[in-house]
Amino acid sequence: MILDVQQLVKTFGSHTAVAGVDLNITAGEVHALVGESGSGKTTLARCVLGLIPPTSGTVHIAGRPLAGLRRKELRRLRHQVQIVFQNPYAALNPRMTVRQLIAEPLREAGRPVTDVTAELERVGLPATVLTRYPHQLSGGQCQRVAIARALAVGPSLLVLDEPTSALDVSVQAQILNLLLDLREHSDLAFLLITHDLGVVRHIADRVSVMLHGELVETGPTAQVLDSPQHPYTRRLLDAVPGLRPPDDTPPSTPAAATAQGALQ
Ligand SMILES: Nc1ncnc2c1ncn2[C@@H]1O[C@H](COP(=O)(O)OP(=O)(O)OP(=O)(O)O)[C@@H](O)[C@H]1O
Repeated sequence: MILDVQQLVKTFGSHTAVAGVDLNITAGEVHALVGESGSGKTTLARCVLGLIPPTSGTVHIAGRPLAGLRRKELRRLRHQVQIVFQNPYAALNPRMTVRQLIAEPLREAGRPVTDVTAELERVGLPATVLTRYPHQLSGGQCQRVAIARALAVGPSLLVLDEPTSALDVSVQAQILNLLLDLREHSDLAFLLITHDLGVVRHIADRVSVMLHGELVETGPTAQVLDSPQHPYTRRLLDAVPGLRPPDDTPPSTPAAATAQGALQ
C-alpha cells in the first residue's frame, strides 16, 4: 500500500474542511478524487503531502507514518509523494532554464545532474528545450517540465491537482496519455484531483467522491460512474451530458454505447 489515510480530520478554526476520511492507494493505481469546489480535496492532498498537519487521524506513506518523524526522515518520506499543480507557469521559477529546473530536484535527491536529458526524454521533451525559460515554452511543455521535476526525486505517488484544466483540449489529451504511459512503465501511483469526469473515465482505476469534507462514495471507476450509489454522485454525473446513459436506456443499446465510447 503506497498511501493509507485513516480517519483524517482537518479543521480551520470552527470550519471542518476534511471530516474523517479513509483513503488508500496501491502501487500503480490511478485514484481520482472528485467533488465540488470547497469540498476539501486540496486540503486532503496537502495533509497527504505533509504540508499541513491533520487535526486528527493518520497518514501512512509506504507503511510509514507521516507524523512524529525527525526532519531528515520526513524529508526522505516526502520525496515519495510529489505534486503537480494546475498552472505550470505559476509552479516553475521563471528565472530558471529547463536544465536548472530539472537539475534542482535531482541534486536534492542526490542523483547525478547528468540525468537531466533522460528525465526530459521520459516526459517526451526534446533536449532542445534545455536552455529555454518557462515563458519560452507552451503550456503543455511547461506541464511536462513540472512532471519531470516531480519524477526526478523518484516518488511512489504523484498528486495531480487539476493537472490539465489550464491547458487546451488537445494538449490535455497528450498530458493524460503521458501519465498513462508513465504508469505503464512503472509502479507509480496517482492521486488525481479533478472536476472532469471524462478524464476520470479515461484514466482512473478507482474514484472517490468528496462532499463537505467526507468521502461519500469510493469504488472502481466503471462501477461508480455506471451505477452511482450516492445521490450526490448521481447529480455530478447528470450534470455531464453523455457521461452516463439515461436511466431508461439500457446500457447495451447502440446510442448508449456511442455516448460512452465518445469519451474513450
Ligand atoms: N488555510 C485555510 N484556512 C481556512 N480555511 C481553509 C484553508 N484552506 C482551505 N480552507 C477551507 O476549507 C474548505 C475546503 O477547501 P479545499 O481547498 O480543500 O477545497 P477543494 O475541494 O480543493 O476546492 P477546489 O476544487 O475549489 O480547489 C473550504 O471551505 C476552504 O475555504
